[in-house]
This record gives sequence, C-alpha cells and structure tokens, in this order.
Amino acid sequence: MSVCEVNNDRGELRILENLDELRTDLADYIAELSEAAVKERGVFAIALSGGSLIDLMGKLCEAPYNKTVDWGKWYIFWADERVVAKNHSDSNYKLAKDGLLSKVPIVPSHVHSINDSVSAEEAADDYMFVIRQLVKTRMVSVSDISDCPKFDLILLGMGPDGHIASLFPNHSALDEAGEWVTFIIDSPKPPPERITFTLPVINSASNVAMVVTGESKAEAVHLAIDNIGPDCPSLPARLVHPTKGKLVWFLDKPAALKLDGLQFSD
Ligand SMILES: O=C1O[C@H](COP(=O)(O)O)[C@@H](O)[C@H](O)[C@H]1O
Repeated sequence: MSVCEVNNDRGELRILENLDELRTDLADYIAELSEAAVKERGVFAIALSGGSLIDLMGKLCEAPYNKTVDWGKWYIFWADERVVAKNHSDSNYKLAKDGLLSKVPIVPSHVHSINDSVSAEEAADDYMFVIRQLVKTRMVSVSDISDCPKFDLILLGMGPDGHIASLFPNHSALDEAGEWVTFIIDSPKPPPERITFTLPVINSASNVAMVVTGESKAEAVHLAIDNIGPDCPSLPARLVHPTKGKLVWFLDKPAALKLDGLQFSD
C-alpha cells in the first residue's frame, strides 16, 4: 500500500500514495497498538495533537474500526492544548470531540482534557497532577529510565516551521527537562497561550507517530529526517527520539518530496 517504507535512525518512514491510503494505514496502526496495549495492560493511553491530525484519523470512526476497537479501554490525553474555552474553535479538545470522540463509544471519564478556567501556568500544573494520579494507578505506565509517564502512543503533527505539539523552534520550552507539562504565552502561531508535553515525556512514550502531509511541510520533513550534517538546525521535530520506544512517520508524497534519495514515479 505504501509507496515506500524505510527504516533508519530517524525511525520508520511510511510514505503513502495519497491521503486516503494514509488514513487507512494510520487507522490500522492505531487499532493494532490499541489491541496490543489492551492485551498487555488492559488499557490504552493515547495522547492526541490538534491540527490536521484529527481529520487524518477519521477512518477510525468508520467500519470496521468503530466496531472492532476496544474504545472502552481508551484513556485520552492531549500532547498540547491551546488555553481557550473547550467550546472555542481553537480548542484541540473541541476538534477531537467533534471529529472523533463524539463518534465512537469512548467513556467520558477517560477523556482527560485541560482545565480551561485557569491560567496557562495553572493549567499545565493541573494537567501534570491529573497525569500523576493516572500514573499512580498505572492507567498510564511509567518509564523505567526516568520518572516520566510512558504513554502507549503519542500522535504528533508538525508545522511547516518544524514545531511539534506546542514546542516551537528556538523556544525555551524545548529545554524544559524537569516538568512533564509546560506552558507558553508567546506562541508564534496563534493562539499565544498553550500548554504542551515536554520533550522528556514525548521521548518516554512506547510509540510516537509523526503524521505530516502536504508540500508546505516538505522542507521541514527533510530537515527533521535527513542526515544534513553538523549545521543541522535544532528543529523541534528532529528532537523526537523515543529512548526505548518506536518512532513512525506517516507522510504523503508531497510531504516526502524533498527527502534525500527518494524518487517517485507519477
Ligand atoms: O498548533 C498546532 O499545530 C500543530 C501542527 O498542526 P497542522 O495543522 O499543521 O497539522 C499541531 O500538531 C498541534 O497540536 C497544534 O496545537
């Protein structure tokens, strides 16, 4: 199905012929990880992002996935969230609720969205507290090499500037190593106030999927994946490197256009 599958030190690259094939491959991948986690741990702890990702996950609401996935075992989190009301059009929670969560039988108490009635700083602290409680009860695993939560799957998009979650190029939040969740009030992409998982949490996950489509992201994909030597800019996406987990890139052909050594026939 994929045009090309490559394994290198930047993870597994799956380059799909078109968006329809990417949606199917992504749904299969998530359904398989859900089944494996439920078999092993009894639950599936998954962190979503916002942006184009939710639409690309859309096949999960259709047959066979809507019937075969064990939705009751899912615990849902957000790798990043904008500090706006939950019913605001900028809310990553609203995007996921409208596009996915309201269409499948998720248990409402398993949906862990941020507190939208406090400041960005308080929302980050509050979210970390919520995750800490779920780590204590092992609904979320814990990394054996750090005290970080170990999500079964973290799904990330990437902006044309190489940002992931709400970790932007050259932002001090990239250096946050002591907290699981941090906040920013100066996002270069609106809205300005956001909370985000930190790199140690992202890199502690069992599985991280980078889901990136469209030609506007081709240059950032090249910079994030190819071996471009010592002057390589510190692109946030390049810093995703699960320590003991598995990284998979889902790309369509336009996003993969500038990758070294790949040639597609029409
Ligand atoms: O602002 C954000 O942008 C990124 C990328 O979004 P995309 O629409 O270019 O896929 C997204 O992953 C993140 O969750 C969101 O807050």
